[in-house]
Order: sequence, then structure tokens, then C-alpha cells
Amino acid sequence: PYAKTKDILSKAHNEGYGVGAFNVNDLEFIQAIVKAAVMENSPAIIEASEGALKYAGDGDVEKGAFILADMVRRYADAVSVPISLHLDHGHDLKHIMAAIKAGFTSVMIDASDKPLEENIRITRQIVEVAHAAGVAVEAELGRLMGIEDNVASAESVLVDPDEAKRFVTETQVDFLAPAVGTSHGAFKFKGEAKIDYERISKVKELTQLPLVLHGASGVPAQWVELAEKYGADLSGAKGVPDEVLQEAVKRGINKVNTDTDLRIAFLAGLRKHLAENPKEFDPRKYFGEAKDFVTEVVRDRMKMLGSSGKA
Ligand SMILES: O=C(COP(=O)(O)O)N(O)CCCCO
Ligand code: NA
Ligand SMILES: [Zn+2]
Repeated sequence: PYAKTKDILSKAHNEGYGVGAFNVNDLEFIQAIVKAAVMENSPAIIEASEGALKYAGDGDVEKGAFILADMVRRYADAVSVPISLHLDHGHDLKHIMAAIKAGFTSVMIDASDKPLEENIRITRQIVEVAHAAGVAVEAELGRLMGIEDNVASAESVLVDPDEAKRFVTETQVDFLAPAVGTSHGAFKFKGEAKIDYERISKVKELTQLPLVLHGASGVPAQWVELAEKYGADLSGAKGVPDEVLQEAVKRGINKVNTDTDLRIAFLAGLRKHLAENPKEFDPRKYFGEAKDFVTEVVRDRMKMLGSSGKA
């Protein structure tokens, strides 16, 4: 059934496992994620960024929010596993309000590029409105490397655990995304893939909240190789290894944001189908194989994070 992100994450927090938060822009990805959750008997968080709302609504964010929320709710209510819908990287109050009106059960306010005082002020404002509507709030502290949507932060600023304690006390957010060394996209690390485990443990201890890991895609070699076999150029792609994610979950990460892995799997499936079926022009066939690959990569992630069987 359509569920509250807060209920999904409270259970994961109490029982110590990770739940994938999978990004969508369209119908195929929603179908693939729901199918994977059913096959794994796993909860799932579906998330849409402001860009996804614009894409689904053909430029109209509120229309996109309602289209995506209606699709997710209908697919979720047709199955027995809990599925929620979350606004990822909300920056603009208007967009956050659109998500709340459309029935998203959680929203992220990302003011991590602002000084602490301002991040607190903005986040507190969103929490007030969201909580009044029964919607949970995620915020980010510290800064990921690379581009976060259109906010380019050259270097990563790791979260300060003491600041995190103050932040959650003063804002009353429901989930916190501490920056601990990851970054968005397919090219996460120049050298060794490492994140600051100690920092995760300290933030968990001080905040006692479900924690969120952004930039958590693994960029699995098998999918990169398959996409490259059929013409993609993903040289240098590197993600967070499974064992690193599993240690992060052990230390208190419960929501694991995954976008890039689904994009690469879809790309591999699409390229493979088109290369092998030159006569095919039915989109349900070539998008069909692409979305089956997304189902597979989501199932792998649910198994790896420990949410399989936890619905
Ligand atoms: O933290 C993440 C997931 O990041 P990724 O899947 O690139 O590791 N997201 O918030 C998804 C949207 C960011 C652009 O990909
Ligand atoms: Na998010
Ligand atoms: Zn993110």
C-alpha cells in the first residue's frame, strides 16, 4: 500500500537495515521499482527531484507532482508491500508545497549550501508547514562534492556531528542526510572509495534519527560493462562498493538514495535491445527490456541493504 516514508524509516531505524530511495522521472521506473519491491517483499521509497517534477509535468512542477503522486499511489495501493513517495532535493518553497499538496509523504528541504543559521531558519519554516500537513521532512548538513542539481559545491564539507545535534534539535526534522564523503553521479571517487564511518556513528548517537546517505549508487561494473558493450562511454565511472554501504548501514544509515544505478541499468537494457533488435519499433518492447534491467538492479540493492523480506 501507499505508505508514509516516516513509518518505513522508523522501522528500518529500529531494526537496523537500509531502505533504498529510488529516483524516478517517468512511468517505467515506477513500475520497475514497485515490481522489485513485490518480488523482494521489501519496502521501497520512490523519490522525485524537482527536475523530475518538471519533466513529468512538461515544465509545470505542480502538474508533475500530481501526475507522479497519482501513479505511485495507484501502483502502491495495488500491492502488499509499503511504498512511499518523497521529494528529493527540494530547494524552492513553491515546489515543496506542490509536493505536499499532491500527497507526497515526505519532502527534503536542501539548504545545505547555506550557512548553518540560515539552513536552520529555512528548514524550521518547512518543518512547520510540512508537519502541519502530516508530512515528514529530510534535511542535509555538510556538503557533497560535485553538482547537486544546479548547486555546484567544489569541495565536500563533511558534517560536524555537534552541529548535527543542534540542527535536529532546533529544526525538528524527521531524517537527516549527513555529508560523509559521497557525491552524486557516476564518477564519485578519484582514488579509493571511502566514507567517514566514525562520523556516521557520531551523528547517529547524537541525533537518534533515521539517517540518509546521498550519492549512494554503487555503479556496478556488470551494468557499466553491458552499457559500454553496446556503445556507451562511461569510462572512469566509480561508485560506493556494497561492503562500504553495508558498513554505513551498520552505523546508522537507513535511507539509501539511488539514482545513477537505475539510469545505467535502463541505458544498458535500452542499448542492448536496440542493438539486438534492429527491426523493433514498439517502445513497449525496448523500454520493456530496459525497465526489466531496472527491476533487477533494484532487487540487488534491496538484498544488499537488508530490506528484502522486511515489508
Ligand atoms: O543522492 C542521490 C543519489 O545519487 P547517485 O545515485 O548519483 O549516487 N540523489 O539525491 C538522487 C538525485 C541526484 C542526482 O543523481
Ligand atoms: Na532526499
Ligand atoms: Zn542526493
